[in-house]
Amino acid sequence: MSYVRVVDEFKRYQMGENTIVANNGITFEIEKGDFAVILGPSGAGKSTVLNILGGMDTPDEGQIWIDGHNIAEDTTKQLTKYRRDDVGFVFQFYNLVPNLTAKENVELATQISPNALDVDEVLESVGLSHRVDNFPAQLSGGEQQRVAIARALAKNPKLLLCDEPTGALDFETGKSILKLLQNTAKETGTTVIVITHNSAIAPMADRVIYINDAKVRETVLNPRPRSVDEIEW
Ligand SMILES: Nc1ncnc2c1ncn2[C@@H]1O[C@H](COP(=O)(O)OP(=O)(O)OP(=O)(O)O)[C@@H](O)[C@H]1O
Repeated sequence: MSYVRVVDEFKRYQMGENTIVANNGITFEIEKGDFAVILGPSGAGKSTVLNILGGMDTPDEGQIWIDGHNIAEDTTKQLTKYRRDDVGFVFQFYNLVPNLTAKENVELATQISPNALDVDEVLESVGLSHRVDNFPAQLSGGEQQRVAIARALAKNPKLLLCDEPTGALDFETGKSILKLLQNTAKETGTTVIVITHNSAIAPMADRVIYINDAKVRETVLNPRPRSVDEIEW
């Protein structure tokens, strides 16, 4: 069985008398260590999928298998543990704690995690050993995103979930962040899932899941993903 397997997942939101079907029978699989991209236009249902994969939301129907366990059947308490122990999140706007240094931001995550990695080593792996004592406001956008990635990775998560991680960055900085995410999957075997509307990112992924209008339209496997250096947008 694949490491991540979403089977016939539905999510509906009630807005007054209207029902919005955000995910309409979503099915896909992702292998361990994949750098996977979920691609689709605004409103397609990508964030809903990511929130469900991350245990921040629950599906109305369907199965969400992560490493052999169906989290759709988890209790609230089990989901809290899953979010804390097994999932690293990276957001578009970094979401760092402003009055903590880079290192302290990462330490904060490791304090709640039973599988935590060495904080200095993780900061070094994202290229930030020289900036550990700086506060977020003293760092560039790309550096702040590296801290956010280090914070997520320091938990040694099963899944690294990234919501438009380059959305607030310029082209070159965005590419360096994607390269870091691609290398992370390749070198550490962490399963990395990025959601984006930027189709230029597709060729660098092992697997691309195209979502439109609440459904998976296509899944494409890249036997030879392109290096981030070769990508232009
Ligand atoms: N909490 C909510 N309550 C009501 N409707 C919601 C909620 N969350 C999402 N939706 C609706 O579900 C649909 C899918 O939204 P979702 O955020 O998953 O799309 P998306 O592909 O991530 O879009 P974007 O790229 O703009 O973030 C949209 O029509 C959205 O308005």
